[in-house]
Formats: sequence, C-alpha cells, structure tokens
Amino acid sequence: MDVRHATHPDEIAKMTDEELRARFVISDLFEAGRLTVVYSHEDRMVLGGVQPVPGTTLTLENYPELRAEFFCQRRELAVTALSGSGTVTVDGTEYELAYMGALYIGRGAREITFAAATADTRFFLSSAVSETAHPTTLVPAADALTTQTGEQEHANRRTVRKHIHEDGVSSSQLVLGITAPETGNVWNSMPPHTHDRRTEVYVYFDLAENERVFHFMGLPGHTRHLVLKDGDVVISPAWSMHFGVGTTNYSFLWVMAGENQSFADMDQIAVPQI
Ligand SMILES: O=C(O)C(=O)C[C@H](O)C(=O)CO
Repeated sequence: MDVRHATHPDEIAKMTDEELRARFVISDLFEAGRLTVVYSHEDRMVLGGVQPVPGTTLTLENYPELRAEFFCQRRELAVTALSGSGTVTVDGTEYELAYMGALYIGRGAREITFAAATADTRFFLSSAVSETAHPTTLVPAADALTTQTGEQEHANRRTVRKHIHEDGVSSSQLVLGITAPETGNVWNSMPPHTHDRRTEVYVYFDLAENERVFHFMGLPGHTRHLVLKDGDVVISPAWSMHFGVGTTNYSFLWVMAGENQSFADMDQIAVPQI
C-alpha cells in the first residue's frame, strides 16, 4: 500500500513540481483487473481504484498497515461508480452500482467484492476511520441531493450532487458528492474556500484524453498548480484551497473526512486574495 504522509503548509513553497505531485496526486489508481489503494495520513483517509474485468471479481483485502483483522474493522467505506456499472457484494448482499451512484458501507463489513457489468467500469473507494456502525446504503445518482450553483458570466455554472452528507445517508466522517460544470463552464469551487477541519480529496473524471484540469492548491497568496488528467486524484490537506479550471467541462468526485461533516463549514476566500 502506497503511504502518503501529512504536509505542513510551509513545505509546499520549496517543493519541486515532481515532489508536489508525489505528495498530493495519485495518477495510477485505475488499471484493468486491479484494485489499488493509497493510505493518506491526512485524516487517515484510504483512497482506492477498482477496475474489474467483466466476468471476474476483485476483493478488498486487509492491509498490514491497518493492523486490523479486516479492512472495515474500524473503517467506513464509500464506493462510487465513475464510469460503467457493476455489482458490489457486501457480506453476501449484492448492490447494483451504476454511473455516478455511491454505496456507503458501514464499519464491520467483512467481505467486499467488486464485479463489472461493462469493460469501462471504474469504482472509486474512499474510506475513513469510523467509531460507529452506520447502515450500508445505496445512493443511486437520482437519489443524490442535487443543487445548481455558479454563474455563466464566471464560467462556473455547475451541478452539485451530495450522496453522503449530514442530512442524508449517515456516516461517521465521510461526506461525499459529485460536481459537474455545465457545457461551456470550466471553473469548480469558485470562489475558493478552505475548511481547516476537514481534508478533501477530488477525483477528476468524464475528461477526454486530450483535455486537462489545472487544479490549484495552497494558502491564499501562495498557490501552486497541478495539471491533472482523467482519473487523477488530488489530496487537499485541511489548510489548502482546492479549486480548478478545465480546458473543457468535466465531472469531479469530492470526499471529505475530519472534525465535522458540515458542508457549509467553509472559510471563503475572495478572488483578489487568491
Ligand atoms: O464546485 C464546488 O463548489 C464544489 O463541488 C465544492 C466541493 O464540494 C468542496 O470543495 C466542498 O468543500
């Protein structure tokens, strides 16, 4: 299991571009026939990619770094379909997971397997430490809490879908959703914000091969940028701004863990302060 250590904000000004990517970007999470996970010390999130080959299954293993009897012994897990569709089986119960849907799996689940219905199926895994066993619950895309935000004149009109959140599916720490700028809109999370109480992870997807997202991180007045492609994951420590602009529109999954689960708990940063 690849382990990413936590970062002090002073460190990023001195990092080379390669060091910045090695610390914050996960670029190789999706590979046909593989389940790959990364452990981040930022709020102890585990992030993973699963790309089963149709007709086969992949199983979530226990990893020695967790010092647990099984993966979800002390953890909750969200599985989200970024493309395609398939089946997630949790202790013998099958859940059909389709594009942009999420499955919340509570602490205590022992056997978790993945199967794809189509060759393009990619499931993203996000996990946080959990003190309580919340019920395993499927949230199809149509059941997510959906709102529109942004303005065309700022090229940031976008649909925000919340799958796991304070007023919906209950969890210990995870808050998760998917945001998609509309056609002709390219900015996300504008104006930017921080939330020193939660780490946030973005996964960019629905991005054609020759398109890119320029993702910004850092403290106000000290931004760095990362050029990301389809399927790339970026970890934002709690102190970091996290916003991006695409060469076209795209979708991104966002998932948070930390001190609270309040989506509205954000410290807004005015554009001139960036
Ligand atoms: O485009 C947006 O705005 C978002 O989707 C914001 C993210 O959900 C976020 O950063 C929440 O803290």
